[in-house]
Amino acid sequence: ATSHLEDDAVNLDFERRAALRAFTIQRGLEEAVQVLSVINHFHATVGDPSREQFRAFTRPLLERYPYVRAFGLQRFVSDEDRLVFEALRQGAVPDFQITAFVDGKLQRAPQQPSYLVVDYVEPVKGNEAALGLDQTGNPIVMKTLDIALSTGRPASTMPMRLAQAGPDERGLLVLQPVYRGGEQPASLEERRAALVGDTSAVLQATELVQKILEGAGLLEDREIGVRIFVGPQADDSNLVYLHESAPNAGHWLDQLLALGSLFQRPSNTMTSFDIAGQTWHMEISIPPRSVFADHYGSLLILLVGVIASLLGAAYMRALSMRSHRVQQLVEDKTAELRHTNALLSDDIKARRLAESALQLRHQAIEASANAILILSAQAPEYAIEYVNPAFARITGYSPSEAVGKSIRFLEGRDSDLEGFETVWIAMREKREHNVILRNYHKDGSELWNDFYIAPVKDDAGAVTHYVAALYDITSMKRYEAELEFQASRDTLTGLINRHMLRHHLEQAIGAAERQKQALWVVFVDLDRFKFVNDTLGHKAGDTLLRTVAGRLRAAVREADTVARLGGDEFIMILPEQDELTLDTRSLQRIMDAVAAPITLGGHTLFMTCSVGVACYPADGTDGETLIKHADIAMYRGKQTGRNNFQFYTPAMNEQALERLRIEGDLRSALDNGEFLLHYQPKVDLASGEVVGCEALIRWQHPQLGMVSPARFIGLAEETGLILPIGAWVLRTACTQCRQWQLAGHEDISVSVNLSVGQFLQKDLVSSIADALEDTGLPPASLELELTESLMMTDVEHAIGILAGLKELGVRLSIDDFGTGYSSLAYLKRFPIDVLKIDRSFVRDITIDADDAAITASIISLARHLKLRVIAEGVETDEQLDYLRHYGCDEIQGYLFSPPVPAEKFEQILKQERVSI
Ligand SMILES: Nc1nc2c(ncn2[C@@H]2O[C@@H]3COP(=O)(O)O[C@H]4[C@@H](O)[C@H](n5cnc6c(=O)[nH]c(N)nc65)O[C@@H]4COP(=O)(O)O[C@H]3[C@H]2O)c(=O)[nH]1
Repeated sequence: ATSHLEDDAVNLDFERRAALRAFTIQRGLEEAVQVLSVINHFHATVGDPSREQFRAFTRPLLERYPYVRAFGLQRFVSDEDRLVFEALRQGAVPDFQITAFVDGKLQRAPQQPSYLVVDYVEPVKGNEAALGLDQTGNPIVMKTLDIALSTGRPASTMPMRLAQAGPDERGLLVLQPVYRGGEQPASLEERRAALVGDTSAVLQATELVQKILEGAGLLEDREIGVRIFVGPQADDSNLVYLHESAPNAGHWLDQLLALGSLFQRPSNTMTSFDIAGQTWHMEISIPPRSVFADHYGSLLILLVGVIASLLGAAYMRALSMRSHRVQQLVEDKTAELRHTNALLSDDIKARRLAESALQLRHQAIEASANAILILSAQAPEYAIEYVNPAFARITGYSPSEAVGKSIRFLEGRDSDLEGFETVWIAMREKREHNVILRNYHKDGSELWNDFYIAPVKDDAGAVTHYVAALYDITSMKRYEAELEFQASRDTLTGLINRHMLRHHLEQAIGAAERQKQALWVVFVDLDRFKFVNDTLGHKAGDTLLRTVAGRLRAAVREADTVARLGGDEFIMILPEQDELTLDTRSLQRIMDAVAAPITLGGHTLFMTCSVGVACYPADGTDGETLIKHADIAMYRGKQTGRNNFQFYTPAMNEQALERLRIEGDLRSALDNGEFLLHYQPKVDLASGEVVGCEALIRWQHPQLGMVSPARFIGLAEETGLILPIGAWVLRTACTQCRQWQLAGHEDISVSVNLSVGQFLQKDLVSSIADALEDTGLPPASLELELTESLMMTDVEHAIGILAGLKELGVRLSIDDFGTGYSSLAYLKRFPIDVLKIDRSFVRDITIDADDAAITASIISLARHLKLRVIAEGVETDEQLDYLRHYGCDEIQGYLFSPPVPAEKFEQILKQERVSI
């Protein structure tokens, strides 16, 4: 603001000085023009004054206005008047002639219609050259005159070279027309008509301005420069005045800083004005001034301001730096605090996590289903410090009862002390350990547990505690024991099984060996058990086995072992005891126990058993051998009529071996064609004729000779070989019988035994049908003998099969009738044709009233059921008589003929009648 004020003041000063000069010059020029007007007016008033008058009038004016070089009077002179005119004027001016200024030289004006001639000029001195000068050749003058004529006012020429001046001088001519009669006409035409000449003022422009300024005392101010141009433009060709300003020295500071130029202010001004129709341009200038010259105040303020600002800035900076430092400090502290806070919060979090983890672990321990104990490593006897709730639940002891005590308080009378000792050793050696212990519940019951113990160390690695986990495995142990029991027991009878028998036997043999005592292995096999099983069903069979098992167990001493091998086979181990030597009475006791009547499903059974005995060490020193030999002895017993006991002898072994060999040979006997059939005749008692025969198999063994079916049929059934053998028998018998029929014995029939295996085979009916068809034997000529027990196994099934066979047209008979448990109700339902009284009844009919009664009953029953009845095994005439007496239809037996080869039988057939 100060600078602006200063600028304004400087500008104002400059403008004032410029305006003063412009005004002064303008006024001076106007005065000059006015003077011309005065002269022009004088001319009009006087009416063409004389040269003297003109001189007298202009002299004081020239003195007063020294910048006017000359006043003149120019008049038009026609060419006609030229000479007169020149002559007249030569009166006053001897050499006067009308001249022209051409190329800077005066010369006599060439002839032309009229001339504008400078008639008077004052002062003459110095302007002589102008006298007589014709201006019509000067277009500037003529043009200016025309302007003056047009405007009716004085008009100025542009600066031009004057005839009376040097070549470098330039002057202005101000013209004012002079009219005839003196008065200025109103219109231009009138003015042109009345124009006779003009008055003029010759102005030396440079001088004029110089003098005007000098007069006003304005040239003393050398600082101001003035340039004046006359003409339409302010260019150098029109320059009429030049006043240079004195150059400024420049402030030292400007020079130093070279800043002055930057602070230059406006230094010139151009003013234009009209003087006598000519434009004057006046340029007032002032040289560039130091900014410092005019701006001390503002510079001072600036300086002070800058210093103050710098100081202020420095202060602010100091403040700001301080505040920045403080802020930095605060930020550092805050960050530090934050970090500390974060650490703290991490710490707190970690602590909380640790606490909650600890809490969780504590809760987990508390909630654990297994007992967990913490024992002190320092306290005597490793006293308990903590037990979880599961401990109380599992052991029955509350925490208060347990804490402070040694874990030994869980031990009982027969705890596994060795196991406990291992725990103690592990704790002494500061290591973990796992053992299964048998402890005791508070209520005295067994507490089996899987016990884990591990040392707990402090930060320094020293063992301070032990943590123990006690898993209750009592129920598992019980289950194991049960499983063990079950695994070792026969599920049906509860006796130990075959697997455990071996174990017991090994132990018994070991004990016997140690004590040098004897040992019996007794093999018990029930007689006809299969029959009971087949006829009364498996349930009844099971009950029978359980009953027998209980009786066997009861029949021997506590120390003896009774095991079931499977089926109806039992093994008993009877070790010799100090006070009691082994004797056969114990065997009899066993047999008697089995023989006691058994009531089963309404039936009273009289079971017997076959017993075989092998002695340790005589018959074997290992369990397997002893059992095998006892089995052989038992088998021998069975062969010798059942219901007896047999001690093993090496000879039995031979027989058993033979049996094994038979079994091997049996497999190839059929292929080798070693079988053959014998036929035993059946005689009709009424007619005394042979009506048929029973086909009985024989085995012609290459080494053993003729082997009885009693020795291999059972074996064939066991091995399944009975099926191909049976099929062979059937076909051979049918073929043979058909041959006899074709040979003339049309009525002869043949009966064939059917084994259980054959009876149960699915295609039995079709295979028999095929055999009949293939051999051509009429079905009615074939009789199938089935055992009673075979049919009673599954009655409904049997009835179905029998019906199928019956449809073929074959005859059916029940063999061995009376030995089993046939129910009369079933008998009625069976589609049978013949009952065959078993040999055992026939044998004793003459000596055993019971057998005789049974036989008589069977005959009566058959009659009642409209069945034929045949008695087998008839050996004596008494037997024959008895049978005949009671009405038996047919007989078969040695009395008439044993089974004989086919050829022999054919011979018998040829006999007309039999002698019975
Ligand atoms: N003591 C005595 N015995 C007499 C008398 N008359 C006949 N025998 C014998 O009594 C048995 C009658 O046959 P079984 O009771 O069906 O008993 C037969 C039968 O069950 C079976 N058997 C024989 N051949 C076959 C067969 O081809 N198939 C089947 N499945 N079993 C057969 O073998 C058993 C024994 O047959 P074998 O040794 O031939 O014995 C025959 C026969 O030789 C006599 O007056 N007194």
